[in-house]
Amino acid sequence: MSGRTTALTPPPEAGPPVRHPDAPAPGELIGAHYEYCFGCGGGVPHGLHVEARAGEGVSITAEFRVKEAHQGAPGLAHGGVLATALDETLGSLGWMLRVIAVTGRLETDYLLPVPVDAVLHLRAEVTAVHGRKIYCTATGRIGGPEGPVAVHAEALFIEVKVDHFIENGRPAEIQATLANPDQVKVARAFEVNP
Ligand SMILES: CCCCCCCCCC(=O)SCCNC(=O)CCNC(=O)[C@H](O)C(C)(C)COP(=O)(O)OP(=O)(O)OC[C@H]1O[C@@H](n2cnc3c(N)ncnc32)[C@H](O)[C@@H]1OP(=O)(O)O
Repeated sequence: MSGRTTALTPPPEAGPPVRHPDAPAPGELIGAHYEYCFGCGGGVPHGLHVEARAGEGVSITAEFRVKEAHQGAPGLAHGGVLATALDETLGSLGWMLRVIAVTGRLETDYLLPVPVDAVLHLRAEVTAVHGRKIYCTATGRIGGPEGPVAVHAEALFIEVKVDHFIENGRPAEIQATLANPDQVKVARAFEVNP
């Protein structure tokens, strides 16, 4: 790499990520954050159904099996679907910091084609935090957790409050979600990040 500076390069004053004391234990399965999330929700038949687990430090591991509905070229995963799998895994890092964050920027390198039926073994980690900005990377490997890297991403997530979703989401889905006290309780708890 050339050492070029982009929006994905943490500034010198950025700090190291700190695993929240209430983060899920390494290996613990992290359930879907929303049933109708295209990345992780069980209520989306053609969704990715990414299954994420807490990792060591401020990291996440996840698996995604490529299905027929995810093709771009014949028999191969669509690049946008692979970016979604990376994005979803990166989004789960909020559990380790106990903050809610959304993707601001996602830069993806495609290194190997990923066939239908392959399992993408994903790993994401936070590299630095600066204010609301969370710098992170993710890789997706095929053939096993130690297999060759097929996709790689550098990303910048931006911390937001629950109000981000309440103010911007479609009213029908927002009202249905707010009617679920468990969902609201979890989301609000993330806003307090001692
Ligand atoms: C309940 C849990 C939900 C979890 C969902 C996870 C799902 C998986 C992840 C996703 O797919 S999230 C969906 C895709 N992303 C979005 O829809 C985000 C759309 N963008 C926005 O809503 C706003 O642009 C955003 C909240 C990201 C930022 O707007 P703000 O007004 O809050 O922030 P602001 O513009 O003041 O920027 C704050 C800082 O971030 C920087 N920044 C913001 N957007 C950036 C960007 N795109 N690239 C680089 N830097 C960015 C900005 O320069 C600034 O840096 P400084 O503090 O140093 O000045």
